[in-house]
Amino acid sequence: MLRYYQVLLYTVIPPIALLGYLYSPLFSRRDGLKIVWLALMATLWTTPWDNCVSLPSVPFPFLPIHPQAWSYPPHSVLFTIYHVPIEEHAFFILQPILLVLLHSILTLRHMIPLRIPQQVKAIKTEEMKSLMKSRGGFEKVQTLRRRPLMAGFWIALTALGFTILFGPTSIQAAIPQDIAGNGWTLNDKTRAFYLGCILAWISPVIALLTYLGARSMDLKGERWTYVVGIGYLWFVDTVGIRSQAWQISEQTTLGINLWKGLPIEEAIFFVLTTHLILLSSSLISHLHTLLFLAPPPYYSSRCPPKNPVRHIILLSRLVLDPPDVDTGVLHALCASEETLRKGSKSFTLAKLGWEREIRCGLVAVYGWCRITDNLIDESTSQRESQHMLQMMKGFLDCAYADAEGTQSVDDFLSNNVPESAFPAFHLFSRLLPPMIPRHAFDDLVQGYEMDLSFTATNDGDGSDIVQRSPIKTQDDLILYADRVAGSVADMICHLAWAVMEDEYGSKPNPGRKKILEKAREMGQALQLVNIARDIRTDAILQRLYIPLDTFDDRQADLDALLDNALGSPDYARYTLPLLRTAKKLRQGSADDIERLPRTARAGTRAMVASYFEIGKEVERRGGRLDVERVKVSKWRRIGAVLRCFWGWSTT
Ligand SMILES: CC(C)=CCC/C(C)=C/C=C/C(C)=C/C=C/C(C)=C/C=C/C=C(C)/C=C/C=C(C)/C=C/C=C(\C)CCC=C(C)C
Repeated sequence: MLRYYQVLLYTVIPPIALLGYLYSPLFSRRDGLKIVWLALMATLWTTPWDNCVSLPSVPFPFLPIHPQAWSYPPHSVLFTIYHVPIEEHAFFILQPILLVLLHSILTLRHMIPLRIPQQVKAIKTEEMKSLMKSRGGFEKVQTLRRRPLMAGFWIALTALGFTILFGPTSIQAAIPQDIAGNGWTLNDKTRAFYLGCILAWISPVIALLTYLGARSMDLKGERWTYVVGIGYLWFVDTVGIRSQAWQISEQTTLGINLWKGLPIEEAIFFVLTTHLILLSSSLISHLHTLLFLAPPPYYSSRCPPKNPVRHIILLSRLVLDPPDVDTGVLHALCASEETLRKGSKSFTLAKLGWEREIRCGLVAVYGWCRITDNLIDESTSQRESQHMLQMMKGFLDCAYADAEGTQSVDDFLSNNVPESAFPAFHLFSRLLPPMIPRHAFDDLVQGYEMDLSFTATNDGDGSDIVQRSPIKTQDDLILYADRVAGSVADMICHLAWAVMEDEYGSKPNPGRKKILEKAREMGQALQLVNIARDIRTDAILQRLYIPLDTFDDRQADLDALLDNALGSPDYARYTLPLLRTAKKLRQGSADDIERLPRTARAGTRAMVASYFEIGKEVERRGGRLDVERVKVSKWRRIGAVLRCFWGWSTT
């Protein structure tokens, strides 16, 4: 025999603690609100009902019958509030916590927590630009469509519940008799009492949520949440009943058991409560995504209010009048995520460590950085590269222009941006300017400019690389690394603040200045690792990022590196000092990751760790570089990410 609190202590608290720990790096204000709201709703909605169904032999209000659906042996409970044990009140709250955590973890990999509408899927990425030109923009789509038919189904179940409770005996007589072969007849009105109570109690709330457009089975992870969540709650209930922590009345149940200790009503009860909680959880996630993708005119920030009451009011307004989403933005977001999945292993792995809304912004940032880098790399002449640089600057002018800007960003996109780069530029223009200040992107473009100096008059003999190279000193190297990678770290910080902290827009903040400095140093460190790994391949392209003034015998070093196809220079002389500097920069800034908003820390730590594995691998090989570019296995990256995810290790 177990007492009620022991059942909770042994079966419900441990999985909550485990899931809570696993999800802790990503647990944000948005999740907190979900739990508070659901715990409140569960208590308000369930307490009166629970008191009624467990009333001991007091006439059931308004009912000709006074059955008791379940009861508690006197030894089992600590104390009751009216008729409901305190442990049961705790259970109302623990069940939503358990399910919300499970839902959050199992749907973590879905960056957009909603079903992508057909109109968005129908767009072809390579035709986005012509589509926008021909239609003068992308159509808007409502992702939170009302579902009156499905709501009607739940209203019908509500009606069935009330009919079972209050209806004429003839309706009950229509149900086949002796279903379970155990001798009861449904003419005995009380046998369906518990089932009727469940349907009448929970179906109206499900009807409301369904009408509002909530859906909770569209994502693969959601379907798993049902299987695992319901299965586990059935197990808890079986433990409770078999150990006599609570008892189900035989007079008020149909007598059908799924297995010993799990009456069919109990099974249905946990299926329906799970469904209700998952509908609410996915609806609230959907609303947060809408706030990020299409903030309504009355609330321009992407960051929900810190005050929970204002947060709830905002979500209520959103659910009553959900904003339409630009189909182009949604499509470009999906396309960018897919491109990055194929192109960047570190990012793909690490992005799971950022809260969902930060992740959407990061996909937009990374997508733009990658595509602009490709535009420069794939240019066939110096002129074309310069043209691309001017195009990027022009784009930034338009995207960040105030109301009096000379050219609209849409005109610019239609007339100047190449077809292949259009989705990333379009996404940028719609999402990033209000969140990330322009200077970080300007820095990146200046980094590209530095890169272009290498190819200014590239005749391949190395003779003029000394004049062309923008990296003559260690300071030049750090400046370059800062522009191409420190700038990205800067963007990530601003994004995290915009999504998590800047409810009223960002204001000058001296504390942030220090964090930005350190973040940029971390970006520089990552770039140095990159440079060390790619010395060989870059030299083939006549690019040399090692400061010229660090060479002992400059001509001999240049010959050795640039002519690497002929021999195998001693790369360790160049890679190891770079990696040492990278490590020093990392050590100096790793602690400052902990000063970012909480839900941006794990992803940042994970990305750094995954990237630094490359540096460790070069070190492990004694600094040597082979013809094959140094690669790190997926499992090794995963190991590094896992060590950093919960902050067990920062290096
Ligand atoms: C098992 C049985 C039955 C018997 C034996 C004894 C026992 C163990 C008992 C137990 C019990 C329990 C656990 C219970 C539970 C319950 C629950 C969980 C309930 C729940 C409920 C919930 C609800 C009502 C919810 C609702 C929700 C809503 C309404 C939502 C909405 C939303 C929206 C509108 C959106 C927006 C947002 C905001 C505003 C925030």
